[in-house]
Amino acid sequence: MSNVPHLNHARKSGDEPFLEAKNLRVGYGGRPVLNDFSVRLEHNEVLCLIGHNGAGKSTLLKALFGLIPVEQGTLALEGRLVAKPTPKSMNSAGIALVPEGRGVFPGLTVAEIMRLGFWANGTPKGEQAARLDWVMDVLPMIKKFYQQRAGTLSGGQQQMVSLGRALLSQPRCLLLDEPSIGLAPKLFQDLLGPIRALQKERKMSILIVEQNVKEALKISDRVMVMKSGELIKEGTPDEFADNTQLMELY
Ligand SMILES: Nc1ncnc2c1ncn2[C@@H]1O[C@H](COP(=O)(O)OP(=O)(O)OP(=O)(O)O)[C@@H](O)[C@H]1O
Repeated sequence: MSNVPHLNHARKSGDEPFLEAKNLRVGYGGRPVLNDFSVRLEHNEVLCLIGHNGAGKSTLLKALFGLIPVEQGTLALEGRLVAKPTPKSMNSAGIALVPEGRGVFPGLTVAEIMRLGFWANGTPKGEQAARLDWVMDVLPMIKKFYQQRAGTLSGGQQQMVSLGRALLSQPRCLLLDEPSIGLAPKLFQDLLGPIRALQKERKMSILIVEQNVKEALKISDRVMVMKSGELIKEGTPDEFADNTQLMELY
């Protein structure tokens, strides 16, 4: 396991990562949460980010998706610099964020939430039916409660809807913020299964922030640990399988 922030993967030269952030400075009201923070997400990789509450994990995901401004540093997608990331530009580039807390509107039916999703990501009308069919193939359980209001659904069902909405843009990269929150362990496993299957099939890149480390590690290729805005450890899931190792970090 490495204590330094960069794990040097054996990569072919010219083989750019899907996403690379270098020396990021990001914060709120002039106070940095991340300072000189660098991270790389490879093609066809699930990277799990763990760490204490308040370590800056959600802040990182939001910055990578353009929801909060990057004050310093660079962000590149497949080797190309992104001058000013915005949610719209990042979504067009193939990235989707599934925020913490699901973010579904309780008064809307699942069908309405999906229509809103199409509107938000600008999917042409002619493509919408095929995309919806595809999402239903990936997450078939959604069909069962498609006409129900989101507020009447269980936590796990709402999480499915949130993921389904993110998939409407057929992203190449998912940023998942604590998908296990409020879910029983079995429901979380039910959610992770389709995510990993989809990732493998489409060779997607996934950055998952998760407190349920045990389950998240099962679907991860690489693990990073954050503390107070800094990367303190990096390794493979096997290297973190030992619980005592994790306890030392927390
Ligand atoms: N909108 C905001 N305005 C001001 N400060 C914020 C805001 N959002 C987060 N912070 C602060 O930034 C720091 C990092 O928060 P962040 O949510 O990124 O941590 P986290 O690692 O995702 O934690 P958790 O596991 O609790 O979600 C915390 O000190 C938090 O209080």
